[in-house]
Amino acid sequence: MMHSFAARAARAAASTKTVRKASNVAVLGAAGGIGQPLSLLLKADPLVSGLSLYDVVNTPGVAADLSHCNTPATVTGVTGVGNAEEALKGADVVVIPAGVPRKPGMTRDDLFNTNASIVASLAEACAKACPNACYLIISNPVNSTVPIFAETLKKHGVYDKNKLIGVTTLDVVRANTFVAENQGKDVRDVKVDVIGGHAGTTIIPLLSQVPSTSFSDADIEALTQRIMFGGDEVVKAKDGAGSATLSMAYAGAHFTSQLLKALDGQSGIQECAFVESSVTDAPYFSTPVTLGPGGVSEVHGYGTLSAYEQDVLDKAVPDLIAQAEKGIAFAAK
Ligand SMILES: NC(=O)C1=CN([C@@H]2O[C@H](COP(=O)(O)OP(=O)(O)OC[C@H]3O[C@@H](n4cnc5c(N)ncnc54)[C@H](O)[C@@H]3O)[C@@H](O)[C@H]2O)C=CC1
Ligand SMILES: O=C([O-])CC(=O)C(=O)O
Repeated sequence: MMHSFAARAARAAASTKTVRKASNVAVLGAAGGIGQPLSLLLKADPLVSGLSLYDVVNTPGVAADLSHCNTPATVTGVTGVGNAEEALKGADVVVIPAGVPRKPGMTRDDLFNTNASIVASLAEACAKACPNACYLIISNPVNSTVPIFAETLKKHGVYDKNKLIGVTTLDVVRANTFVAENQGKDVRDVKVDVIGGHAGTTIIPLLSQVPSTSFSDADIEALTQRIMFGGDEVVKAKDGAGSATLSMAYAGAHFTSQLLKALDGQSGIQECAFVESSVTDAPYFSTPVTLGPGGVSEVHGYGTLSAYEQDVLDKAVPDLIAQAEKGIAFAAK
């Protein structure tokens, strides 16, 4: 039996003790390695009233399974190639981990040929079914898939730069973890800003700005390299079985939850995110952004950099420009 997002949301809102703005979240790629644990975490989020799952395979089983969790969010599942629009109607936020992951020896850019068309087709469906939603892009290569998504929305006349976000939260999650280990701190007290993009040397942790820390030059070099190539560490350990899924689900659920709080009216919520930006010459760039009722409400700069960070940034910007241009050229075809 089909239920509209609105009817389900009203039921869920009525059944919660504190009435809040109903938020419908759709996950595209919901049956995948990231999609399943991400959907589980979203099912447990009190700000999610409707959870709509879409994948080209296996969605009914994931939806049935999750729907038994006794949390207020109602769950529906849609499966099959070309059926995304059905899952997207009424969505306020769409989280997108659809696409193939890396195997050892591959760069994220090696995923471009497969994932570019998946992302373009999903952007097309979003433009038609939920043109006012916020879109959170996880599919790699993020440095190119975000521009592809933007260009596709532009073709349909529904692009809003404040509502399209590349999720780089996993870089922050890793940076917090590795810095806490290095400094012998409680990880809950560590907050590292990571700017740039989401691929290798475009990932730039701002270690010089982390309060109450002291790093040797060797520490800075080693930590920066580990944060830049944290994804490769997981790809290698999984040995052909894919890339980070659980930590990405954790990071994606954290970012989605922060966005939902901002959409619900909470102020002062800031996260690093890969968005349209004029902070550097790159058209899309990750810096801290403030989230508000309309998505991104302010894109912040990156403050004062160390000479080391400035050097890394100077090298990353041309790569970010090229990777964005590659996405834009693909979408123009
Ligand atoms: N932004 C980030 O920090 C991170 C991004 N990723 C990326 O996330 C993506 C997904 O990774 P995994 O979940 O591990 O892969 P996976 O292969 O386990 O799952 C991907 C899912 O997408 C589905 N899918 C494929 N085409 C689709 C379409 N047209 N519509 C809807 N669903 C479709 C597949 O059926 C599959 O269930 C990869 O591109 C990976 O590189 C992974 C980790 C971190
Ligand atoms: O490394 C990969 O391919 C997946 C990813 O983006 C990450 O783990 O940061």
